[in-house]
Amino acid sequence: LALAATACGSDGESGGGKSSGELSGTVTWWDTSSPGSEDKVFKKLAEGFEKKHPKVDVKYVNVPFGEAQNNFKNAAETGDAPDVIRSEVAWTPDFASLSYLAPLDGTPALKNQDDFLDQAVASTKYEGKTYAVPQVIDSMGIFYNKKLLEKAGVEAPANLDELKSAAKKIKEKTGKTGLYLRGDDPYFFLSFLYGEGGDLVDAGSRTVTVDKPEGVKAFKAVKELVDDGTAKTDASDGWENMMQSFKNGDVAMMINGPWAVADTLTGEEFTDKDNLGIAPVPAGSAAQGAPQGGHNLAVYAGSKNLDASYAFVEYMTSVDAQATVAGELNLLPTRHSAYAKKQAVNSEIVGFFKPIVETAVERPWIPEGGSLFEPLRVEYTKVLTGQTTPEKAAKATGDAYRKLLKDWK
Ligand SMILES: C[C@H]1O[C@H](O[C@H]2[C@H](O)[C@@H](O)[C@@H](O[C@H]3[C@H](O)[C@@H](O)[C@@H](O[C@H]4[C@H](O)[C@@H](O)[C@@H](O)O[C@@H]4CO)O[C@@H]3CO)O[C@@H]2CO)[C@H](O)[C@H](O)[C@@H]1N[C@H]1C[C@@H](CO)[C@H](O)[C@@H](O)[C@@H]1O
Repeated sequence: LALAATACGSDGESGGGKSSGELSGTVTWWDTSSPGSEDKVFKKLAEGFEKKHPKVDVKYVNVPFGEAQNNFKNAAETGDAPDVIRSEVAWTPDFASLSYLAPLDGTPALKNQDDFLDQAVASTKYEGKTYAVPQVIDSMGIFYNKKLLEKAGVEAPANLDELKSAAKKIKEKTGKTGLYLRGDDPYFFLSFLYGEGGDLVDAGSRTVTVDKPEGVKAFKAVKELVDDGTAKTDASDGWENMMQSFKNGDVAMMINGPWAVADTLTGEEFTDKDNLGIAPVPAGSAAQGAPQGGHNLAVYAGSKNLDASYAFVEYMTSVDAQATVAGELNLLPTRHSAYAKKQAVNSEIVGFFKPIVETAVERPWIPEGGSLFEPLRVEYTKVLTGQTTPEKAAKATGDAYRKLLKDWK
């Protein structure tokens, strides 16, 4: 151990050193998990890493999801980005294309690569190299308040017609609104777009597809849900309003993902957690499908403590870490082996979302992938608040995409 200690180099800052000696120094980690519900579990996991490597100090920083992408880019520009970042699936190709991430192939960060789900690995690859390690994968389902649906004598809706008729009965029998449809985040529009047989783009043929007839039909479908009273929505503060309305029983259903479960179960309607039901998102007129989301852990290319950062990423994405996160937060593992662990097996939510994730609609993991959401958000919100027509919204979004994606059709 003495030998290892000297081999670590004098300044603790640089940490690890090149030898196989004990890891040391600081690893700064920007975590974007939800404060007050998810962050506690991830922070505790990071403390477990410090116990295993007493000479490493993990500086845990919780960064709001909406700010982390730009904050990381700005910090990487000035050379003081965190050693490790929780990189959302669409941010990863973006950061990699800017050379902000350390390639991980052949490093200790990547253990048993073939244990990861193919869909989860897809967003970590860029130009043939691996730039992150999958931490959680997710998709969306329809959350429902069993008591309210029972009172109205309806089942979870399998398609938009059933959604509308269920909402009508719920309104008649309970006075509550059927669905909360988040209007300030277009990710919550995607399952309706897929339901009409549409998509934002087709990366294979480098074609913008959001302004094809299927896209117009999808904008019409969501507009109708709001206009006929099936759904309520807001142009801003959508997350808070959706979660509050569902947690206190003002709405009977919401479309959401596993990351919302921990917070949902703190709601007065779900003190008995069996009152929460989850079903596949309703089908549209042509298809049924939900988007793939999730988060990876990536190492900053300019990190001064690569060895400890690699080891930290490996630890935080290990089968045991993923089993803990599945058990405590009902989040979906990205390792096949984690689904066999008892914490995952005992999570009803994980069991429910697993087939949904396996059939989730793949997204294009291109650097511009994340940038498709801002122009879509502007038009989607305007459709839901009656400020534009479905036809105009589809066209405006398509035009914005063709400016963003040079020489795409
Ligand atoms: C607009 C944004 O569009 C896209 O984001 C998509 C995203 O790609 C989709 O996958 C989807 O993400 C799922 C997610 O997969 C799902 O897991 C969950 O995440 C949970 C966590 O689970 C939970 O732990 C906690 O963290 O909380 C998370 C959030 O709840 O839910 C997410 C959906 O919310 O939807 C995102 C869109 O929301 C871009 O990527 C940018 O983010 C962009 N924002 C930038 C825009 C810049 C200016 O243009 C501005 O200057 C910049 O500062 C802004 O950053």
